[in-house]
Amino acid sequence: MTMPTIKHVRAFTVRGGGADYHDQQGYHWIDDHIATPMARYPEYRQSRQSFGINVLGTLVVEIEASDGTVGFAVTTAGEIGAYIVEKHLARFLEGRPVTEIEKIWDQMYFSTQYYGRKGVVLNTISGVDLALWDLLGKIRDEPVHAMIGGPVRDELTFYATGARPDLAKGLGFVGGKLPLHHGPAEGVEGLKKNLEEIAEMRSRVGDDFWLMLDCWMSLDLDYATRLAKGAGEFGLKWIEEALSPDDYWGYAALRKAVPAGMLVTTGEHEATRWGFRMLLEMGCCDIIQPDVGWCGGLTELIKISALADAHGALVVPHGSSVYSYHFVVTRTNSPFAEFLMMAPEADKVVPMFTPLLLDEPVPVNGRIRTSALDKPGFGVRLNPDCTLVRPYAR
Ligand SMILES: C[C@H](O)[C@H](O)CC(=O)C(=O)O
Ligand SMILES: [Mg+2]
Repeated sequence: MTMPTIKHVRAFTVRGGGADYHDQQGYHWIDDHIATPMARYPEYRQSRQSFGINVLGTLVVEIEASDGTVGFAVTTAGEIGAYIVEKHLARFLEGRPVTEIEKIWDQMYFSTQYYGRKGVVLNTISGVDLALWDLLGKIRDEPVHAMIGGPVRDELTFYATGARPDLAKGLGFVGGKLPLHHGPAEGVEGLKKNLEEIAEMRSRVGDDFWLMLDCWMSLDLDYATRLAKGAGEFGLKWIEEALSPDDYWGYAALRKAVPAGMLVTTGEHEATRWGFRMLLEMGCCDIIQPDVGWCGGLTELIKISALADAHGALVVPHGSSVYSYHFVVTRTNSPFAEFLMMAPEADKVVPMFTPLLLDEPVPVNGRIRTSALDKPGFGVRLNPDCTLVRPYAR
């Protein structure tokens, strides 16, 4: 079979949910007084949108092959990402065989290294990489999971992230991850309120349901240690992203300080094999949580995951919807997956990247059958009702 070449790369932006799931309007639990590093400033404490958590918006990368097939992917990178794709990265794709995924990744990473390495540039590279995998899957008429080794299980099992683990239990999830609401600047009062919320949730969900806490980079080592020790009696399964992603030393110390049986997790704001090598070699955490749309894409996640496996660490990707599902189903060291509750009250299951994707599978009774992923590429379509803008059309 002669493989088509890449004819054209296009980058679009779109507002309102999608891959930038913090870009919500109206009341939403995800923007209701959640502890953040900016919560030290009272004026930015109540809403994350107030300090700009949703400024980027969603980037859609579309890649068209010479046979007319179109692959696409979405990530959080908005207009900056669109600029990088059209003005910089497209040159490494157009005219190349659609199979050159590894070489294209290498060229995207090293050509942007002087201004990239992490953050929005890696989100953007991830988006291009995922769009390439989607394109190749469509050309080969295979799901992405089949191209990276094939499934190791018949179904995916999910925990839910949201304000209502008690409702998530009723919906069939294996666990619930609460956002932390009060940061160190809210003092002992805030710490008490945090512990009361965990205690209350534990009493609602019973002893056996997994309960986790997401701290979204908001704490210092002292506060995180006191919180973890206080939460020990409520059987917290893990404490997530307690510290700044740059504080590898703090994470290593926290891991030694938490009560026996409590896991330390982090990595959703980390990128590339080199970033995760720091986390793994410094003994920062028990579970790494790369976001497939931010860590460098699927091509990089495969390397990160192999490294984690050799260190005896689990890989439970952050969010990332179908991009995570196609990966998790192929790896024994990714035994379960995250589902972010995007309903404003966290009371029902809606697709994670709603409203942008069509055919996005959702957990039913906390599970997705592997057979639901058996469609070419990542198996999703763009919703034509969402308005795409192409700011840097060539
Ligand atoms: C709930 C968290 O603050 C954040 O919005 C999502 C996240 O970190 C996670 O799903 O993990
Ligand atoms: Mg998190």
